[in-house]
Amino acid sequence: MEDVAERRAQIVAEIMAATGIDDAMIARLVDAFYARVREDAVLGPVFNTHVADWDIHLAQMRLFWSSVALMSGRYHGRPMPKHMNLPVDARHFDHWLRLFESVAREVCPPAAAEHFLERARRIAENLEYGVAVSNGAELVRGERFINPHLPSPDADGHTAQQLPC
Ligand code: HEM
Repeated sequence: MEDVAERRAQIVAEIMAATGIDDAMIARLVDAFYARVREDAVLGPVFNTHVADWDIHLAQMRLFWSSVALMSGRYHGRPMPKHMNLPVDARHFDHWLRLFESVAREVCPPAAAEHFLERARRIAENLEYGVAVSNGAELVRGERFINPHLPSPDADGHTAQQLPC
């Protein structure tokens, strides 16, 4: 048991040394990102309708990013069910990723920003797939999920990027 904890601590320390990511950077990123999300015309209404307590959400998101970015094992939630019934599709996920990239590049040094972005893109792809399945869509590999029942969320005319096969 101690071996597992020691090994985990070693992995966390290695990632911290390679990327410069630590708890303080994760907190700055999470707080800055969700401050932008709450004011965002596309994402703000979705989050403000579904997040009952922002302090709890931010605390969970810091633990989530600690687990994802540092492999710390500190997050024990299940993100997929929380997204499956949200009124979102590929356009919202692309918008989320553009906002996350812009904040990550503002708040983090380049190696850390890349580390977060690589993981965010992979998780967003999985969440989008889960949302598609829960809406009864059958996607072929690389296909994005567009929900025809949702109004186009972007006033700036962005369309969803096709994923590489
Ligand atoms: C279309 C984009 C997204 C929207 C609109 C969205 C919205 C939300 C909302 C409203 C919640 C709270 C749900 C609740 O507490 O019942 C939530 C939770 C969560 N989101 Fe997202 N999300 C999006 C994308 C992402 C992405 C790309 C990630 C990860 C990279 C992510 C990670 C999480 C996690 C981990 C939770 C659960 C936190 C917990 O355990 O309480 N979300 N999201």
